[in-house]
Amino acid sequence: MRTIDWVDGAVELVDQTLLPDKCVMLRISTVAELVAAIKRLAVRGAPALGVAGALGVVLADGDPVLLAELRAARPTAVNLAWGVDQAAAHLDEGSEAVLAAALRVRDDDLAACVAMGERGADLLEGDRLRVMTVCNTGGLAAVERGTALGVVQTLHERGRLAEVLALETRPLLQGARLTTWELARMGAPHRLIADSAGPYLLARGEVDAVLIGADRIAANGDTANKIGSYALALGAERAGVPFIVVAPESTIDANTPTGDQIEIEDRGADEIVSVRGVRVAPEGTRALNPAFDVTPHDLISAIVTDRRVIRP
Ligand SMILES: CSC[C@@H](O)[C@@H](O)C(=O)COP(=O)(O)O
Repeated sequence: MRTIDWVDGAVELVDQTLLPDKCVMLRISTVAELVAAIKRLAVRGAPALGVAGALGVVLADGDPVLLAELRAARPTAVNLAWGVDQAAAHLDEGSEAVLAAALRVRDDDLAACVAMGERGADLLEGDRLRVMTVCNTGGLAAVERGTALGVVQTLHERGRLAEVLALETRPLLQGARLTTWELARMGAPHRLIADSAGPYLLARGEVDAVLIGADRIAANGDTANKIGSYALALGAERAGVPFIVVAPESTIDANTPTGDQIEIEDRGADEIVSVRGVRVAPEGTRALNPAFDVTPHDLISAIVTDRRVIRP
């Protein structure tokens, strides 16, 4: 199954807000619908956002206002703006060339995820690996196969995966809802943990490697990823466990010198005071909701891309 694709003149994507209860495909034929889907996280994850951005240019039909709205739909994952730019660079050549460029972004993601999976699995030592991960970095965050979870999938296919400990990933529960769903479909052993249990389980010696994705990697290696990644990096450093970022080259942003310049999306109070639409805090409670954090490069053991291994 492809998470996002171009089918008969429109964008088709899995509505991830409905998983794991229902797997529903959305058919999207306007930029306004696509921007709304991106903002409510029906489509999410940096590589999938890159493909959404590129395919959205086909829907925008050269309208600069629509292109700007699409580019800015979410600020942290550089892949969204990158994907828009990849397709928009061909606007002068006509709609066929724009579509071809957008489909190349999709196809490159398919190949990049296979390459990252193999490179990441080759890098890790050990036969029965216990891996910790946060958010969802699987096929749902890309086109077909994921980044950090793509490495997990390759390890599993090679018979080298003992277990995945998946953080539930409040507030929107991408780990609890999406990563568990994908691991179950893979037949990979896994247990779900509360976000706050991550650093303690690292300290208790229950993890051989932390594998995470990235939304933007600054030129110096500082990495923005789902909120909670930094706590895992600190815990991994203290426990002497490798902390590995897995992301395509398109997530590296040479125009952002360090993590300090990465814009971190704040998604507002509602997602914190409620869980899946049920209020859990007293009415009127104020909240703070940074969707991502930045892990400084010196806490990162390696960055695995589709082309290389970087040791920041
Ligand atoms: C391969 S996905 C890499 C990142 O995009 C992922 O770890 C993440 O933080 C996704 O956040 P989300 O808010 O669900 O889009």
